[in-house]
Amino acid sequence: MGKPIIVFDLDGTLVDTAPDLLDSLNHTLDAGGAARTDVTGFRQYVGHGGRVMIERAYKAQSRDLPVAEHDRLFALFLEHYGANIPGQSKPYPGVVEALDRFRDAGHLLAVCTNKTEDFSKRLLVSLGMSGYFAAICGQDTFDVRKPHPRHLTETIRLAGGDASRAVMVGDSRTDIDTAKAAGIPVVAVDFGYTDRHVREFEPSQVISHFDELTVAAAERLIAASNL
Ligand SMILES: O=C(O)COP(=O)(O)O
Ligand SMILES: [Mg+2]
Repeated sequence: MGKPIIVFDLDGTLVDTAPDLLDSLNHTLDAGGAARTDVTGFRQYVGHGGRVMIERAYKAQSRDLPVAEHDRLFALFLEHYGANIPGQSKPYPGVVEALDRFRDAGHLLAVCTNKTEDFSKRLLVSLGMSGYFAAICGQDTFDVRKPHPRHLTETIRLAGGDASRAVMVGDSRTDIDTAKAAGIPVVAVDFGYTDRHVREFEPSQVISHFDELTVAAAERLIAASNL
Protein backbone atom coordinates (compact mmCIF):
# COMPACT_ATOMS: atom_id res chain seq x y z
CA MET A 1 0.00 0.00 0.00
CA GLY A 2 1.34 3.46 -0.96
CA LYS A 3 1.70 6.42 1.37
CA PRO A 4 -1.39 8.53 2.06
CA ILE A 5 -1.48 11.84 0.23
CA ILE A 6 -3.04 15.20 1.10
CA VAL A 7 -3.72 17.39 -1.93
CA PHE A 8 -4.25 21.10 -1.34
CA ASP A 9 -5.84 23.81 -3.39
CA LEU A 10 -3.71 26.97 -3.34
CA ASP A 11 -5.62 30.30 -3.58
CA GLY A 12 -7.88 30.71 -0.56
CA THR A 13 -6.77 27.42 1.00
CA LEU A 14 -3.02 27.34 1.63
CA VAL A 15 -2.29 30.97 0.85
CA ASP A 16 -4.36 34.14 1.17
CA THR A 17 -3.67 35.62 -2.26
CA ALA A 18 -6.85 37.74 -2.48
CA PRO A 19 -5.22 41.19 -2.09
CA ASP A 20 -2.80 40.49 -4.96
CA LEU A 21 -5.29 38.77 -7.26
CA LEU A 22 -7.77 41.60 -6.72
CA ASP A 23 -5.06 44.18 -7.42
CA SER A 24 -4.10 42.47 -10.67
CA LEU A 25 -7.74 42.03 -11.68
CA ASN A 26 -8.40 45.73 -11.13
CA HIS A 27 -5.27 46.67 -13.06
CA THR A 28 -6.63 44.57 -15.92
CA LEU A 29 -10.16 46.01 -15.69
CA ASP A 30 -8.67 49.54 -15.76
CA ALA A 31 -6.74 48.65 -18.91
CA GLY A 32 -9.93 47.38 -20.54
CA GLY A 33 -11.94 50.45 -19.57
CA ALA A 34 -14.22 48.37 -17.31
CA ALA A 35 -15.23 49.24 -13.75
CA ARG A 36 -13.07 48.01 -10.87
CA THR A 37 -14.36 45.33 -8.54
CA ASP A 38 -14.17 44.67 -4.78
CA VAL A 39 -13.70 41.61 -2.57
CA THR A 40 -17.36 40.59 -2.99
CA GLY A 41 -17.00 40.56 -6.77
CA PHE A 42 -13.65 38.81 -6.54
CA ARG A 43 -15.19 35.94 -4.52
CA GLN A 44 -17.69 35.37 -7.31
CA TYR A 45 -15.16 35.47 -10.12
CA VAL A 46 -12.23 33.46 -8.68
CA GLY A 47 -11.85 29.69 -8.80
CA HIS A 48 -11.23 28.85 -12.45
CA GLY A 49 -8.05 30.84 -13.07
CA GLY A 50 -7.34 34.39 -14.24
CA ARG A 51 -8.89 34.09 -17.68
CA VAL A 52 -12.29 33.09 -16.32
CA MET A 53 -11.99 35.73 -13.56
CA ILE A 54 -11.74 38.48 -16.20
CA GLU A 55 -14.58 36.95 -18.24
CA ARG A 56 -16.87 36.82 -15.19
CA ALA A 57 -16.07 40.44 -14.22
CA TYR A 58 -17.02 41.55 -17.74
CA LYS A 59 -20.17 39.47 -17.71
CA ALA A 60 -21.22 41.02 -14.38
CA GLN A 61 -20.95 44.44 -16.04
CA SER A 62 -22.79 43.17 -19.17
CA ARG A 63 -19.79 44.14 -21.24
CA ASP A 64 -18.70 42.43 -24.44
CA LEU A 65 -15.34 40.74 -24.34
CA PRO A 66 -14.14 39.79 -27.82
CA VAL A 67 -11.53 37.00 -27.92
CA ALA A 68 -8.65 39.27 -28.94
CA GLU A 69 -9.42 41.68 -26.09
CA HIS A 70 -9.78 38.77 -23.68
CA ASP A 71 -6.35 37.50 -24.78
CA ARG A 72 -4.82 40.97 -24.38
CA LEU A 73 -6.31 41.47 -20.91
CA PHE A 74 -5.32 38.00 -19.74
CA ALA A 75 -1.73 38.69 -20.85
CA LEU A 76 -1.80 41.96 -18.88
CA PHE A 77 -3.20 40.16 -15.86
CA LEU A 78 -0.42 37.56 -16.00
CA GLU A 79 2.25 40.22 -16.44
CA HIS A 80 0.98 42.28 -13.49
CA TYR A 81 0.43 39.32 -11.16
CA GLY A 82 3.75 37.69 -12.11
CA ALA A 83 5.71 40.90 -11.49
CA ASN A 84 4.38 41.16 -7.93
CA ILE A 85 4.77 37.63 -6.53
CA PRO A 86 4.51 37.11 -3.56
CA GLY A 87 3.12 40.61 -2.98
CA GLN A 88 1.09 40.64 0.23
CA SER A 89 0.17 36.95 -0.03
CA LYS A 90 0.66 34.88 3.12
CA PRO A 91 -0.07 31.31 4.22
CA TYR A 92 -3.15 31.02 6.43
CA PRO A 93 -2.64 30.48 10.18
CA GLY A 94 -1.58 26.93 11.00
CA VAL A 95 -0.73 25.95 7.40
CA VAL A 96 2.99 25.42 7.96
CA GLU A 97 2.37 23.47 11.19
CA ALA A 98 -0.14 21.25 9.36
CA LEU A 99 2.31 20.59 6.52
CA ASP A 100 4.98 19.70 9.09
CA ARG A 101 2.60 17.29 10.84
CA PHE A 102 1.75 15.41 7.66
CA ARG A 103 5.34 15.35 6.44
CA ASP A 104 6.52 14.03 9.82
CA ALA A 105 3.83 11.33 9.68
CA GLY A 106 5.22 10.21 6.30
CA HIS A 107 2.31 11.47 4.19
CA LEU A 108 2.85 12.81 0.69
CA LEU A 109 1.74 16.39 0.01
CA ALA A 110 0.74 17.99 -3.30
CA VAL A 111 -0.94 21.08 -4.75
CA CYS A 112 -3.73 21.02 -7.34
CA THR A 113 -4.67 24.57 -8.34
CA ASN A 114 -6.33 26.50 -11.15
CA LYS A 115 -3.52 29.06 -10.93
CA THR A 116 -0.88 28.55 -13.59
CA GLU A 117 1.84 26.06 -12.67
CA ASP A 118 4.60 28.66 -13.06
CA PHE A 119 2.95 31.20 -10.75
CA SER A 120 2.04 28.49 -8.23
CA LYS A 121 5.62 27.30 -8.06
CA ARG A 122 7.00 30.83 -7.88
CA LEU A 123 4.57 31.77 -5.11
CA LEU A 124 5.35 28.66 -3.06
CA VAL A 125 9.12 29.06 -3.59
CA SER A 126 8.98 32.72 -2.54
CA LEU A 127 7.07 31.77 0.64
CA GLY A 128 9.57 28.99 1.42
CA MET A 129 6.87 26.30 1.10
CA SER A 130 7.64 24.51 -2.16
CA GLY A 131 9.84 21.85 -0.54
CA TYR A 132 6.86 20.22 1.14
CA PHE A 133 5.20 19.18 -2.11
CA ALA A 134 5.91 16.12 -4.23
CA ALA A 135 3.93 17.78 -7.07
CA ILE A 136 2.57 21.27 -7.77
CA CYS A 137 0.06 21.08 -10.63
CA GLY A 138 -1.67 24.09 -12.15
CA GLN A 139 -4.43 24.78 -14.68
CA ASP A 140 -1.94 24.25 -17.53
CA THR A 141 -0.06 21.18 -16.23
CA PHE A 142 -2.41 18.70 -17.90
CA ASP A 143 -5.00 19.02 -20.67
CA VAL A 144 -7.79 19.40 -18.09
CA ARG A 145 -8.26 21.54 -15.00
CA LYS A 146 -10.54 21.44 -11.96
CA PRO A 147 -13.43 20.62 -11.76
CA HIS A 148 -12.30 17.82 -14.08
CA PRO A 149 -11.43 14.95 -11.71
CA ARG A 150 -8.37 14.02 -13.78
CA HIS A 151 -6.60 17.22 -12.69
CA LEU A 152 -6.69 15.79 -9.17
CA THR A 153 -5.97 12.15 -10.03
CA GLU A 154 -3.05 13.10 -12.32
CA THR A 155 -1.64 15.31 -9.56
CA ILE A 156 -1.78 12.33 -7.20
CA ARG A 157 -0.11 10.10 -9.79
CA LEU A 158 2.66 12.65 -10.44
CA ALA A 159 3.29 12.96 -6.69
CA GLY A 160 3.65 9.16 -6.45
CA GLY A 161 0.46 8.77 -4.42
CA ASP A 162 -2.52 6.48 -4.54
CA ALA A 163 -5.99 7.90 -5.26
CA SER A 164 -7.59 5.42 -2.86
CA ARG A 165 -5.53 6.86 0.00
CA ALA A 166 -5.99 10.58 -0.71
CA VAL A 167 -7.72 13.60 0.82
CA MET A 168 -8.35 16.88 -1.00
CA VAL A 169 -8.41 20.17 0.95
CA GLY A 170 -10.00 23.18 -0.75
CA ASP A 171 -11.99 26.37 -0.35
CA SER A 172 -14.47 26.35 -3.19
CA ARG A 173 -17.20 24.48 -4.97
CA THR A 174 -14.67 23.75 -7.71
CA ASP A 175 -12.51 21.76 -5.27
CA ILE A 176 -15.44 19.92 -3.72
CA ASP A 177 -16.92 18.98 -7.12
CA THR A 178 -13.49 17.83 -8.35
CA ALA A 179 -12.83 15.60 -5.35
CA LYS A 180 -16.33 14.11 -5.38
CA ALA A 181 -16.07 13.31 -9.09
CA ALA A 182 -12.77 11.56 -8.36
CA GLY A 183 -14.30 9.64 -5.41
CA ILE A 184 -11.87 11.30 -2.99
CA PRO A 185 -12.90 12.69 0.43
CA VAL A 186 -12.71 16.49 0.65
CA VAL A 187 -12.13 18.83 3.56
CA ALA A 188 -13.37 22.38 2.94
CA VAL A 189 -11.89 25.39 4.72
CA ASP A 190 -14.52 28.03 5.49
CA PHE A 191 -12.20 31.06 5.27
CA GLY A 192 -11.41 31.02 1.54
CA TYR A 193 -12.96 32.45 -1.60
CA THR A 194 -16.53 31.43 -2.20
CA ASP A 195 -19.71 33.43 -2.51
CA ARG A 196 -21.79 30.69 -0.84
CA HIS A 197 -20.84 28.84 2.34
CA VAL A 198 -18.81 25.73 1.49
CA ARG A 199 -21.16 23.64 3.65
CA GLU A 200 -23.80 23.99 0.91
CA PHE A 201 -21.62 21.96 -1.45
CA GLU A 202 -21.49 19.06 1.03
CA PRO A 203 -17.81 18.36 1.56
CA SER A 204 -16.79 15.44 3.80
CA GLN A 205 -15.80 17.91 6.54
CA VAL A 206 -15.61 21.68 7.09
CA ILE A 207 -12.78 23.25 9.09
CA SER A 208 -12.26 26.83 10.26
CA HIS A 209 -8.56 26.51 11.15
CA PHE A 210 -5.76 24.22 10.01
CA ASP A 211 -5.34 22.98 13.61
CA GLU A 212 -8.45 20.88 12.89
CA LEU A 213 -6.68 19.10 10.03
CA THR A 214 -4.99 16.41 12.07
CA VAL A 215 -3.29 13.27 10.77
CA ALA A 216 -5.88 11.16 12.60
CA ALA A 217 -8.76 13.10 10.99
CA ALA A 218 -7.30 12.64 7.49
CA GLU A 219 -6.73 8.94 8.11
CA ARG A 220 -10.32 8.54 9.32
CA LEU A 221 -11.58 10.14 6.08
CA ILE A 222 -9.41 7.82 3.99
CA ALA A 223 -10.59 4.76 5.94
CA ALA A 224 -14.26 5.79 5.56
CA SER A 225 -13.84 6.28 1.79
CA ASN A 226 -12.62 2.71 1.44
CA LEU A 227 -15.47 1.04 3.32
O1 LIG B 1 -6.77 31.22 -9.49
C1 LIG B 1 -7.94 30.78 -9.35
O2 LIG B 1 -8.94 31.21 -9.95
C2 LIG B 1 -8.17 29.63 -8.39
O3 LIG B 1 -6.99 29.10 -7.86
P1 LIG B 1 -7.14 27.86 -6.83
O4 LIG B 1 -7.55 26.69 -7.68
O5 LIG B 1 -5.74 27.72 -6.23
O6 LIG B 1 -8.16 28.27 -5.82
MG1 LIG C 1 -9.13 28.10 -4.05
